[in-house]
Amino acid sequence: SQPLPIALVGEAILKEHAIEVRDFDTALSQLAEQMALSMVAANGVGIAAPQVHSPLALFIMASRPNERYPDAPLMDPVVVVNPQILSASAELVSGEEGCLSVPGQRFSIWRHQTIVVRYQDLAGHWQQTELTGFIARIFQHEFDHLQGITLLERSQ
Ligand SMILES: O=C(CSC(=O)[C@H](Cc1ccccc1)CC(F)(F)F)c1ccccc1
Ligand SMILES: [Zn+2]
Repeated sequence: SQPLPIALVGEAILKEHAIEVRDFDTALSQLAEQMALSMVAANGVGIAAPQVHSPLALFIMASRPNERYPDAPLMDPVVVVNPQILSASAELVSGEEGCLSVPGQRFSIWRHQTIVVRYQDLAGHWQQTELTGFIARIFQHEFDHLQGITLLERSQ
């Protein structure tokens, strides 16, 4: 199957608040699969449903070592549904981010170093975990997308 077209900043879908997922059905799994394929095709480390024109509260994160974050962990893609950030460290850290919806640009963004998060997996089972460093950064970036926030509203 082909990668999905990626919404570019300025498209209305990227400004909307995502809708809570209620049906953990095969359509949801197929969307997640298509998102992962699109993320890999675009060489990204994350992607949120609104970026592929779906209004659902769903994203994928897939940290890997890269030139900006050489010590980032290599992890299998994680599908995150109906995410919540339960707590966030007072400590902030500035780092470089890109966005598939703002191609070719890099922004220096402040993020919480550590966050405690809760989300459902594709089976609807609740997960709760603490994230830190680059993975926490990706989670916060994708979580922003589900609130209709892009890097342009965050860059310092
Ligand atoms: O692969 C990218 C391209 S941008 C990217 O992967 C976004 C995710 C992201 C990159 C860097 C920090 C946080 C999130 C994907 C988006 F826009 F769909 F969310 C990359 C950029 C900077 C550092 C490491 C990797
Ligand atoms: Zn983005």
